Amino acid sequence: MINISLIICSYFCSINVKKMQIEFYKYQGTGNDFVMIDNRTNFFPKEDIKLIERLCNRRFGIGADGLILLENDTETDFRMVYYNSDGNQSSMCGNGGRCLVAFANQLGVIKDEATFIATDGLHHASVGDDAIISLQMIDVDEVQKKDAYTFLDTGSPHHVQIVDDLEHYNVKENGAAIRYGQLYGEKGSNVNFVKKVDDGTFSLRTYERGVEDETLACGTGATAVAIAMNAIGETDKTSINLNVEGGKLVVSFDKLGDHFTNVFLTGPAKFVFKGTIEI
Ligand SMILES: N[C@@H](CCC[C@H](N)C(=O)O)C(=O)O
Repeated sequence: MINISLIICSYFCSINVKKMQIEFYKYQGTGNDFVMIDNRTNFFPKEDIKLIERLCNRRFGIGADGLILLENDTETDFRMVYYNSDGNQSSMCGNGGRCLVAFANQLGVIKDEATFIATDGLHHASVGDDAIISLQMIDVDEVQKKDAYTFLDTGSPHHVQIVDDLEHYNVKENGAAIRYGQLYGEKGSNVNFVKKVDDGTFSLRTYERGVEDETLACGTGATAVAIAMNAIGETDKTSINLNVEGGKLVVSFDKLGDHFTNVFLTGPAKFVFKGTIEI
């Protein structure tokens, strides 16, 4: 009898031990939304893809396009570790980077200026008035110009294509066809559909790899569109306004031939709410 109660007790105790409270912060940058977790103590189970997917799930979890860990780094203010909402770690996220800078500012890790390391290298950023964050993106040294589209890597891979009737365009269906098509193989690409508004302004809608749907904004996508439009001669401006579904972004750069340096992505990054979730 004693043995049986011991077994039952240890069974339930072990279930209780597995439960864990995670404090999270929710941020959004032009509607591209992220779960932020302060992982400076390294407590987060990073290998648990299913957990990350569940935290990002809009019905069973907190809901977000991605999850970002803020971690310690020995040479910069912090390290950015980015996961898409499918739970997989991925390449650079521009809006996520801007939101992470706002999060670091809220935590007191930085004060209005930041240097941090991400998967694509070193980034500098500054916090302005009204939650506007300006983030330096990687230099772009190669722009593949094809008849129907442009491809470039702005920290993440981006297909950029001008389309008619962007407002009614089926981004999910056409984006998925390109993302999973022969062009980009298993790795895939994010896909941006673009409309020129005027010489200094473009509208875009993005299908995001790893979210596998249209998102309200994509920072590396907006950066790719601005550079691509300049590279193919749609504009000669080097500071370009981008209308995305969730708001407005500005991308500026210096240009030498097809080399783009001092690339900055600027726009709002806002705290939405914080909470605790039991996993
Ligand atoms: N939303 C991001 C892009 C995130 C990465 C992308 N989904 C990928 O896996 O390539 C952004 O703001 O740049």
